[in-house]
Formats: sequence, structure tokens, C-alpha cells
Amino acid sequence: MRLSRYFLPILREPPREAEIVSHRLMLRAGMIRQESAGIYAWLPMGLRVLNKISAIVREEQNRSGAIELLMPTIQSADLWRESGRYEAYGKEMLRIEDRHEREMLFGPTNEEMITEIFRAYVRSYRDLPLNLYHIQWKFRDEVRPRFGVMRSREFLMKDAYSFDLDQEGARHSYNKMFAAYLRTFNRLGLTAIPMRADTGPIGGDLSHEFIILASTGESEVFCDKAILDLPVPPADTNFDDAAGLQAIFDAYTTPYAATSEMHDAAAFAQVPSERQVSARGIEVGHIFYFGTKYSAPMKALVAGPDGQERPVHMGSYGIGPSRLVAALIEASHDEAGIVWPDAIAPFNVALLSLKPGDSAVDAACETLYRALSARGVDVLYDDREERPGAKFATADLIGAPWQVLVGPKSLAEGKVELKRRATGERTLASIEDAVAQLT
Ligand SMILES: Nc1ncnc2c1ncn2[C@@H]1O[C@H](COS(=O)(=O)NC(=O)[C@@H](N)CS)[C@@H](O)[C@H]1O
Repeated sequence: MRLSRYFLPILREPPREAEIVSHRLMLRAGMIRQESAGIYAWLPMGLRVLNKISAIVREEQNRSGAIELLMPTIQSADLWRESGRYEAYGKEMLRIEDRHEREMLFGPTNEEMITEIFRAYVRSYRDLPLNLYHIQWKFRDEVRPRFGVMRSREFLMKDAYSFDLDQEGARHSYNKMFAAYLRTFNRLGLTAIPMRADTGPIGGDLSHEFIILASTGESEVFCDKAILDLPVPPADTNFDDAAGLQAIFDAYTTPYAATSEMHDAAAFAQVPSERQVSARGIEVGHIFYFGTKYSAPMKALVAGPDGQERPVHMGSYGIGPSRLVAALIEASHDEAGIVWPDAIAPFNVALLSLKPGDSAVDAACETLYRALSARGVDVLYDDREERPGAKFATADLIGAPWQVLVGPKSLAEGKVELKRRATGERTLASIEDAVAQLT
């Protein structure tokens, strides 16, 4: 992408309204724009990151055997009356009336709707286990949306829902998602700690939040440092191996880890003091087992091997891709701006022409731009008529993992300069070597 033809509304001044660094940087780097309280437009560069995060979430859901579909954002109130949550959900629910005066709502979550879809088609235990998921916009009328997209009113969520014949099967489904979440956050360059959690309006009696440690996190967390050294389930994890997945769950839930709601100070005191971690964290995922809470009232029944009909055992599993954009910045930035992990960087390379109009520099930039793009590298080519200093500042702000600086002096020696954003390390290389190194 040539920056002179892109749409990247960088802000010169840090925005006053932003209280945390990710909100400040996302506004300054032209990633989002607030349209109303807690409701944002995702500008081109922010959307690139959001889509890359969603792609990794999708890959790991699919690897675990979950099947993607897409449910609507607008739901019927009658559906929520069946589960009894329509009144109970409270003021966070955005209630709408259509032109025929039908009561509708903007979905804050989809347990009722997925249960309705399931019961319409599935009657036999032979069709189980089943995990259906989507990545869809939600609306929760938060009384005090804040911190930009970290706690917004409209936000993107991956929500998966599992269906099993009994609690034992549901436990296996829960553990599949548990392992998939560990893999997902690891691939995003994050260390997410699973913590016993409260079940809240979703319900049920088994729930874990996945928290990443960040000083501006809203959650207060306490954990045994040992949890941070545990291995992440490998790409060839056998998701049909219930015992293997239970072992992963046990390994990650034996060391002490809890949010303040579930904190047991006496138990925490048993952790050797040098391993006690108390910090602030950001909840980036939350998984629940809630048995027949929705399938019983909504009559989502299957016939078991004995021919007896029974309500299915369910769980739901959420990840917040839009919150993750902000969480990643909280976890990875410096005083110059964002430092994107390679896996989800909006552009892998920022190519900076330090003297536009100089024929040798222009030619070298064109060669690099075409060669890298041809190899599938996402390049943002800063071809603007701007001083080098302004280009350095923009590249550092938007956080591409690599910068390639093309200037007349080094070019005269057949070299361009590579800078690794995260470390600041600089090396000189020929154009060919630079292309090889960045591919
Ligand atoms: N207001 C919000 N802004 C941004 N992300 C949010 C917001 N509320 C929740 N999330 C994200 O969505 C994830 C799941 O939300 S949740 O309420 O915990 N779980 C559910 O809604 C269940 N239906 C799981 S499918 C959270 O872990 C968080 O990452």
C-alpha cells in the first residue's frame, strides 16, 4: 500500500479524552474513530488488525472441531422470553421496536438463538458432540463505556456454543475450548492465564476467564507464577483425546489463579512468596459450562442411546477480537508508539523513502515494494513528500515490526537499512538480502 494513496488519518496531538495508552495510540495511529459513546468506526488500519486477529481465532476454533456459521445481530424478544432472560438481562440490553411494533433487540450474546437453531435440526445423540460458533458484532448498553474499544457498547465477539448428551461429554467440549484458547492467545503473542471466574448473567457453575497481565487492566488477578511456564498445547493436539485435554486443563488449573471476585487469600498464602503474582489484567476470553440452563426451558432435546429424550448439556465460549486489538497494544508498546507482534501486524514492513524524487531512491523503493508484495509481505510504502523525521515518527507510531529505510547515502554503497521496531536494532543489507530477510 502506498501511503500517499492510503487513508491513514494520523493525529498530530495526543487526544485528550483517552485515559489509557491503547485508546490514545489507536486514535493517534488512525485506527478507530468514535461515532457515539462506546461506538466506533474501524478505520482501514484498525480493521486490518481486527481481521488478522479474527483469522487466528477462526483457525484455532476450526482446529478444535468447532464449525463456523453466522447469526444475525438483531434478535426477537420472544426468543429471550423462552429462556426467561428477556427481563432478567436488564438495562444493558438494547431493545428495539420494528415498524410492525414487534419487540426486537440487538443481541448482547447468542445462547438463545443458537439453541433455537440446534433444536430445529438435531434430535439424536448421534449428531453430538457439536460446537457451533460465529464472529459477530454484539451490543451491550454499558452504563459507562470507556477506554476506547476495551469496554465499548458495540463490539466484536467470537462466541462458540457446545452441545453434548451429558455432563461428561460437555466437560470434553469445555476442555477442547480451553486448549484452543491457550493456543489462540499464544499465537497472538499474549500470555493468557485461565482463572476460575464468576458465571454472571450467562449462568452455569463452571467458568474460566482468560486474563492477560497489563497494568491498565480492569481485573485484579492473583496467581502462582508457575502457571506462566506451562507449555502451550501444540498444533497437533489431539482434540478427540478427552484424557489428554483433561490433563492440560488440570495442569493449568492446579496452580493458584483467581480474579478478585473468586480470590481465596488463605489458599494464595500457600503459594511460595517468590511465586506469588498479584497484578492487573484484561479479560480477553471467558468460557462457561451451564448444562441444561437453556436447553431445558427451550426444549432442545435429543434421544439418547436408550431412546429417552433429554435436554442437551451446553457451554458457551467467548473471545473479544475488538478488545484484543486494545489489549495487544497495552501489552506491547513503547514511548514512540505501538509495537505489533508479527502475527497480527497491520503491515509487516514500513518502507520509508528518505528522499522522494531522488531517482536512485525511487527506483530502489519500487523494486523493494514490488518484490516484497509479490512474496505476500504486507508493505506500507511511505512515499509522501515529508521530512525523514516525520516518516520515522509515523513508522514508530503505527508499529510495523520491520522498517526499511532507503536513503541516498547508504544506497550509494548498494545498501538499505533494516530496523526491527521492537528492539530498535539496525542492520545494513543489499536489496536482495533485505527481501530475503523480510520474506
Ligand atoms: N463491552 C465490551 N467491549 C469489548 N469486549 C467485550 C465487552 N464485553 C465482553 N467483551 C469480550 O467478549 C468476551 C466474552 O464476553 S462474555 O460476556 O464474557 N461471554 C459471553 O458473552 C458468552 N456468551 C460467551 S459466548 C469477553 O471475554 C471480552 O473479551
